[in-house]
Amino acid sequence: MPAPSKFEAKSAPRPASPRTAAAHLLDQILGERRLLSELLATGALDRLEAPDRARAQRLATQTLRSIERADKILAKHLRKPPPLTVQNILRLGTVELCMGGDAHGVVNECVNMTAGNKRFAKLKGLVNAVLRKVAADGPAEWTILRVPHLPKWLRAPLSEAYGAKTVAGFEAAHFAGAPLDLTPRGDAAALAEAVGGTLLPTGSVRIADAGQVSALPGYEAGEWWVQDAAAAIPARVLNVAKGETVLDMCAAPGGKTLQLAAAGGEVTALDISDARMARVRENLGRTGLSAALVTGDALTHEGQYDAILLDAPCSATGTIRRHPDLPHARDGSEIGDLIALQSAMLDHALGLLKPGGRLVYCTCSLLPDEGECQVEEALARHPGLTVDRAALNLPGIDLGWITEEGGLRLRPDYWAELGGMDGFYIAMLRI
Ligand SMILES: C[S@@+](CC[C@H](N)C(=O)[O-])C[C@H]1O[C@@H](n2cnc3c(N)ncnc32)[C@H](O)[C@@H]1O
Repeated sequence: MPAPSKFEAKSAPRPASPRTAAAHLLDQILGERRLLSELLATGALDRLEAPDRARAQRLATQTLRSIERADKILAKHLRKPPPLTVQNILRLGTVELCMGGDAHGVVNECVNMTAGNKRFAKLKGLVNAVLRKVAADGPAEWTILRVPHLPKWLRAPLSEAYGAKTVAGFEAAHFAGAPLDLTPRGDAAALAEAVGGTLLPTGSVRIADAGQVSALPGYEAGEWWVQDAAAAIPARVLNVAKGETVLDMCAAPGGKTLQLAAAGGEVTALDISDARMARVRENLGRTGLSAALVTGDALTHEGQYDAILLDAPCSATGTIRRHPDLPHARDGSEIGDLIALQSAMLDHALGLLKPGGRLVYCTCSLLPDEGECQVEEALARHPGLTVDRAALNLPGIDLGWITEEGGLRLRPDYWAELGGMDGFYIAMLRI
């Protein structure tokens, strides 16, 4: 047998089941503050078959959305919190039991998972006793518990910006999770019919219960790509004409690059991450669209463009419906640096526009510091810079969503009856 490469990851024990894998994900997210997307990108579930991978991910995300409820129910049956690994097995079991899981199967496997862990095997009796009690009275209690709150680091600034009632609406949207949205390459109504989805007012197609994405019609042919309806709006606002030179300044994984290329732009897609740029390449390959790919730093990139899309790195607090790990894996300490990076990128990007050029600045953040305030401050720093409100006058855009300085504030509680949307901030700037 060849010697293992020194670059291979330390061999992780093969997860025996989706539940074991889900519990392991929870340990890393809650114990090591890792993001689920990072764990998946580094192969955390690669040892499972596709349906088991999907199940493990679903179990972990549903537990993350409901930790507050699970802990409340568990607290009644525990004198003190057990070690994190055992606590996560209990949380996973509690959420499954309270959401209609088969009591016998769930309790048995959680007990076996504990027994199989050398350090904590002695706690298998506790897990058995606690989960049996949860199976008996948890489901009734579950339904009367409040919608889980965001952690303080995020709840406090959001409440200050939007008020407590609106933040409760965000939390309800986060708890409900997100459907799958597709951006069509061609005719949106035809795509909605082909995939059995709903055509949204802004032109995206929504599927309530999608199953395996790559099995949907038109995937192989690249007739659509997965992109939240809110995330599809910035490129529509930029409204690129055929042949215009466009810089997609923070491009990976490339949803907006595909839109700009599909509109006929001469697109340069720039991103600092080689690994993430590989995703842009894959997406272009599947859809047969083209863009020049540049791996590099937006702050030192040179060139002159008719139009720029700056989808700046941010707290991603608008995407919690789809990434319920984020509030648990982050604590807000990185936001100051992100704000400084966003304004430096915006200043540099404005210098790359041809005279009369236009730039869309956007972030998938709910924090005004990463949206409205960035534009207000850019206007103060750059005499002659203007905000183009008329660019926001697009199908499906409610004019009530336009902010004082002329940007568009999208929120997870909007379109509640349709299944919500990601939080985003979008503004079109002209020099
Ligand atoms: C919000 S994501 C972009 C999402 C992308 N526009 C899309 O629609 O798929 C931000 C991206 O900025 C990239 N990034 C971070 N710092 C950068 C820098 N200094 N220069 C260029 N890209 C950077 C990250 O690698 C990340 O891919």
